[in-house]
Amino acid sequence: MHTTCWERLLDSPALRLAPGFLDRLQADEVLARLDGELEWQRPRLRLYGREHTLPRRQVWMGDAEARYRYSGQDFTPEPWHPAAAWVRDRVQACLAQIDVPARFNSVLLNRYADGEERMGWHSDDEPELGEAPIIAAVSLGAERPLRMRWKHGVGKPFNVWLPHGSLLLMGAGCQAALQHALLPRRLPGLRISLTFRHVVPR
Ligand SMILES: O=C(O)CCC(=O)C(=O)O
Ligand SMILES: [Fe+2]
Repeated sequence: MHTTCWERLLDSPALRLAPGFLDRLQADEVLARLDGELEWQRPRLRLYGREHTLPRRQVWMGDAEARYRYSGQDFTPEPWHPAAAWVRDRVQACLAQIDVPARFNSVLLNRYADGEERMGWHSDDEPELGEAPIIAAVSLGAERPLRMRWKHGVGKPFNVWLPHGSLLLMGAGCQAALQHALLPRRLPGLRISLTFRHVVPR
């Protein structure tokens, strides 16, 4: 079986990057299918009493019971697209090889048309995700940095550059210790990310 190479970015909490998770052809094909075949949404959100338009597009997908609250709104997942389900199975098999027995029942797909589109600072620590969630993020298209900063203490912020076809593992404890953001940058090109999660059914 194909063995994936991992870079250890942090040991505690575990933050790992597999730059060559998908090869070029696989990554190109999944990017094209997800871009062309999903109904990308740009929801309006109320934050601090003001209406905002999401500065990216997204699709929430998963098993029917994986309902989720995000930024004050309830989302019922779309059924699995075959390309997303294929990536999910690959991610789970790849994590099993490094003894991370994750099962993901949902994925948030984010579509950034160019470097202006973004995601602000947050941790994926909603109660629906349980105590110490494991999040696996697959990146397709334009390579951009995920900015990370520590919530406590004096550790410096840092960038994790996410190449086309890469897999980032944010292991148990990452969401409690760190926030992350995809900040705007003068970089051209479409990028799609898939952040796999396990939602504890209500
Ligand atoms: O696009 C990315 O790589 C970040 C996405 C993210 O943080 C999320 O979906 O929670
Ligand atoms: Fe996130």
